[in-house]
Amino acid sequence: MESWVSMPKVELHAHLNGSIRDSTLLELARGLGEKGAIVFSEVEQVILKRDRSLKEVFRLFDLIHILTTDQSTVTRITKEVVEDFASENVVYLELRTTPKNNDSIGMTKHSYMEAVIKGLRAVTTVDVDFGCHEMESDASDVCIGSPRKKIYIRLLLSIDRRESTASAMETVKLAMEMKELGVVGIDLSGHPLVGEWITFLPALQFAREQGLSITVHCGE
Ligand SMILES: CNc1ncnc2c1ncn2[C@@H]1O[C@H](COP(=O)(O)O)[C@@H](O)[C@H]1O
Repeated sequence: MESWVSMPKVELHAHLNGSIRDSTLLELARGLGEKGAIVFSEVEQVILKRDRSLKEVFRLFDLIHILTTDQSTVTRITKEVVEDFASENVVYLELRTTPKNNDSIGMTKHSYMEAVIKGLRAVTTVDVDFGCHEMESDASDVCIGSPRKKIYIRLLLSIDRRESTASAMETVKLAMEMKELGVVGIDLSGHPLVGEWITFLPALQFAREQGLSITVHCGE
């Protein structure tokens, strides 16, 4: 087991909101429970349950999004997720996440992604290279004579199968704007029984034309 942890690894399929520490989810749920927004004991059971069906997995994601979709929490979970992968010696991480609007707190897809980038910049346990040159410095590669650990991160923006054609297109345009910040592709994900492929075709075709890579979930 020890040798698996120390082995350098490449992680190509991590969903940001699917990679959060249980301890963080429970802390966030406890906070919302104290405000009376949720019943903590019910949510705790859902978070700690193992061996979930597909239906239960997507119910959990809806719950996680209630707990995490504000700017400061998105920044926090991004930082923690990167630090957790780095602690397992992941050296290259493709992190995918669905940019979200949340009118009630003034969150746009753009500000959601700004919060993600802020989380990448906030990582302290390892040097982060996300293709943003201002981050790179010769000095950061060496710390008191020994090389600092480094993790390379590239981002994929996900389109949820519940979205409309216009919303999917907005995500692709955002990915184009963020190419200099390590965004390399578009992911189509979400509940496999929801939506129609045709809804997303214009956005995926546009992404291809713009040189973005594409990955799609199907039939899991
Ligand atoms: C069975 N495997 C899967 N199949 C399809 N979509 C999945 C998935 N696992 C995760 N997601 C997608 O990722 C979102 C959570 O992360 P983000 O909010 O984007 O960071 C889920 O809501 C779902 O849309």
